[in-house]
Amino acid sequence: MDTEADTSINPYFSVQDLIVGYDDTIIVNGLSLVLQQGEIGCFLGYSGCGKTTALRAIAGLEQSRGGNIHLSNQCLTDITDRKSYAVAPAKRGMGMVFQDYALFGHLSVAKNIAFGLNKWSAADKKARVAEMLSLVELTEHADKRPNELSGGQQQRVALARALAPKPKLLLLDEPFSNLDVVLRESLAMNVRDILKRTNTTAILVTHDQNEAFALADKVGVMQAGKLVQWATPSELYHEPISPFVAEFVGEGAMIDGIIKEGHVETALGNIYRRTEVYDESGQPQYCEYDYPNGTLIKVLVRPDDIIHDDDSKQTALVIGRVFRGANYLYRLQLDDGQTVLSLVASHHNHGIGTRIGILPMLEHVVVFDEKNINATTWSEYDRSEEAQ
Ligand SMILES: Nc1ncnc2c1ncn2[C@@H]1O[C@H](COP(=O)(O)OP(=O)(O)OP(=O)(O)O)[C@@H](O)[C@H]1O
Repeated sequence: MDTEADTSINPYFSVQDLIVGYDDTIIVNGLSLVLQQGEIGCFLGYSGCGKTTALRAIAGLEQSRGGNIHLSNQCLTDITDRKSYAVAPAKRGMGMVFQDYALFGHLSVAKNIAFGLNKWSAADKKARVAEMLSLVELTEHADKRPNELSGGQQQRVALARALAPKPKLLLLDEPFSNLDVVLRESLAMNVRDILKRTNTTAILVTHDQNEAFALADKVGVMQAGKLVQWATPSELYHEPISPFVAEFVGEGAMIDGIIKEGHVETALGNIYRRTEVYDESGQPQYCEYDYPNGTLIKVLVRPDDIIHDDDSKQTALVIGRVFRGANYLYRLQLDDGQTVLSLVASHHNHGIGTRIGILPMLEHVVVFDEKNINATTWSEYDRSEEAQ
């Protein structure tokens, strides 16, 4: 087996073309990803898209039908037409944290954390439990039973228990979904901090985009058993590769456009394809979109692309709004009936039915051709230059 891989070439963790199914149905269909040591990845997608199945296959709890998985220079799964190799789940060096915490109710917090340390000496075990209790800030709760703790505290015990044996990879399956929304985001940030401090490589499964963005370095949007894009949260938000990713990640609207002489005409104005090349005076340079005249285009407009400006001649009708504390999210109707969203500081209080001035910032928008549904992102031109 491939146990002598070169770490300078091979990533710490890799999954290639993973296929998993139940009976006649393929659930995970050619999933590939890499993580470097200490990176946190995430599978994000609608219910039933195969996130948990993928995670369970990585843990070895589901049999794979194809593909390979490597972790820390060890081959864990390698399935082809000619061979079938799989390391048993308990020998994979992985820890798991589940939605329902799965703590032992009859054991104290400290004993729960010590559970996976059977082979450690008594002194090492005691020291490791104390270290884990301190890491998750539960030292004063060491002797309590899980049912004497809050949901967030119980999940921190589950995390400490999973981290105690120093797993090579930590798998987290919807770990916050039993907690209320406010606690979820703060615990997600807290967990990220703990994983970073311990340089733990981890994969999280969630359907909650805020959770994915708060915790992960790389997020994979899953659709029908495939990872359609594996990228940083910022890349997913600003440079989604398809309308599905664009609509799944973050808020926004798709408006119609048409190609005219290399630029896109829309109800918000013309969009020129910007490059990351600047002239001597610091002005950005532009190039043409690679579509023939008349190509129908969809343009992704995020709420932060539409700036409210009382002095602007361009106006839109307020047809809805949601109070978000610091901001209002306005739903605005353009003159041709299309709608866009705009985030506006909440001291600008405009009622439904009024018109407000808008300034579209279309420098960095992503455009999709309607037929092939391929994205052209604002920085793509520059990337292709680099690749040459
Ligand atoms: N043991 C099983 N036997 C047969 N089908 C299964 C089994 N487990 C899951 N499935 C099916 O596989 C598909 C993917 O399930 P999976 O749990 O991986 O999705 P998910 O993306 O994690 O969804 P959720 O967010 O709802 O947990 C679903 O259609 C589900 O019904």
